[in-house]
Amino acid sequence: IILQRGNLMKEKNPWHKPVTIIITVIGVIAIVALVTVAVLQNRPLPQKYKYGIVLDAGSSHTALYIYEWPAEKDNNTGRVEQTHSCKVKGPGISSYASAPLKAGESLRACMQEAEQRVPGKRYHETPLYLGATAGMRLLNMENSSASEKVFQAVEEALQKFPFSYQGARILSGQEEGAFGWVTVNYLDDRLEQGLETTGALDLGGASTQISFVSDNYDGSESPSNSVTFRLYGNDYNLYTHSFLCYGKDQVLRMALAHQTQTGPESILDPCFHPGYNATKNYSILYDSPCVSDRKPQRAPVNFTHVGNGNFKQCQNVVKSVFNFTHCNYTHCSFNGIFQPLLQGPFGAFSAYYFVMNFLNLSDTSIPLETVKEKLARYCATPWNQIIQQHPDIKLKYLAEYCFSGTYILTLLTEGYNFTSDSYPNIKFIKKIKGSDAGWTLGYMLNLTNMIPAEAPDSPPLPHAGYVSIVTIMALLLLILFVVSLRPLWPRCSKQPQII
Ligand SMILES: Nc1ccn([C@@H]2O[C@H](COP(=O)(O)OP(=O)(O)O)[C@@H](O)[C@H]2O)c(=O)n1
Ligand SMILES: [Ca+2]
Repeated sequence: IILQRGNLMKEKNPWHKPVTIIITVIGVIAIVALVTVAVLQNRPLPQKYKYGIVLDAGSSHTALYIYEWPAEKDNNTGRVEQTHSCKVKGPGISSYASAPLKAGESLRACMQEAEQRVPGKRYHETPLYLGATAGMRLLNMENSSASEKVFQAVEEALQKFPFSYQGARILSGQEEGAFGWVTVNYLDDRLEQGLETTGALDLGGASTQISFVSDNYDGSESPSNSVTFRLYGNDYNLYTHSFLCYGKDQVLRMALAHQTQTGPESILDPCFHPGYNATKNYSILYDSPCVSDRKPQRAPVNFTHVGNGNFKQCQNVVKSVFNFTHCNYTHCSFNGIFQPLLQGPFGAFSAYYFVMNFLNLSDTSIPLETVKEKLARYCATPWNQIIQQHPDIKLKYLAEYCFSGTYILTLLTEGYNFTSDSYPNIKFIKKIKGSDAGWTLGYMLNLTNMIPAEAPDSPPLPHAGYVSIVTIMALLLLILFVVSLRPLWPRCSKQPQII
């Protein structure tokens, strides 16, 4: 017998009922609309940027940095990034003491570059700062009216540009050290996340800075070395010290002065390569407050500077510029300056990086003893061979790397007390995530109040999380909706059954 269920097959399909169709269409539209709104509403708007400009007037040269950050986040955690840098041609502004107007003129080319890099409609709200460091500190000590004239000339030149000029001033050594530390830790995202911080080692031409947080330093011992910050809801008690005259160019003068103290017309210098031979002027050598008191009584006009390339002897010469005889604190670095026990990782930038990178010694996983051996071999290399190997480097700079490398290792180990064990904690760095390590970014962040003292309130979910959850919920609703219409589903039509 063949039974047919033709009557059922002929029943009208409930999905074709107008009400069901309308409900389904509305449901689908509602869900699509929900997801679209969630995605669009929370999508970051097309970025508008704000800008800030900082001029770093160092002892050896001036550099201009342009920073950029999303406009709607300037008092928040939005990343501030360096978008451009420009190296001013010529020496540092302190070298223009006898022709101050030229100090202003020298900045023009980089300022014109800045005009091209910053969109015109942002000019008037773009702060422009100039900070001078140890070169101007020394000039100010030596001849304060000359330093004022240099600042006047620089101000006049900068005010001619359409930016929002915020002033030119000399940073204190403490500020220079502390802002370098802020820069390094800001760029590493350590402040916002409250992570262990990185110490900062900055080596300039005329001063050097060391800044770090140490558990056994609360600022009570030697309060002048203490800087406290409250950043993103965390308190930091920073140890910082700036050694004026201990930048590599001034130490070279001090080392030469030490060797020429008895006034010989020729000195044999272990920090210069064998075969190096140059005639230098005594008065230029002593033309700095770092060495002026050491000038020999009856110095000849010139002296002959001859190299013999001996690392061990060079270390002894360099050590002679440090004073280790007195310490009125629990621990000292040198010259009777307090320093708590070293702690944590360190980033070493500016001349630390330039010198160690040139010498191929910036990898601190190489044991300290090996680094010293390599440097000793480099120092002992004859001068003419060095020149041949580096035909494109100015001789003045090329001649000084043996000295500078020796100074860096001596400063780190004898001066700051890094050991073979703690040496690998140092990283020689130039940039972090595209921004130069140095005091300028920290200085601008501070002056524009861009690092909040308290952690900002943030939505409980990040954007991606929010969109995902809304999408998943919408899909679940869709499934629920379809399942809820189950009674209306067409029943499966079956093949005729044979009984
Ligand atoms: N490419 C470069 C740039 C700078 N430097 C050195 O880095 C140091 C920068 O010092 P600076 O001009 O910032 O001086 P300070 O005012 O910080 O003491 C100078 O000794 C320069 O000669 C270098 O060795 N290689
Ligand atoms: Ca510097």
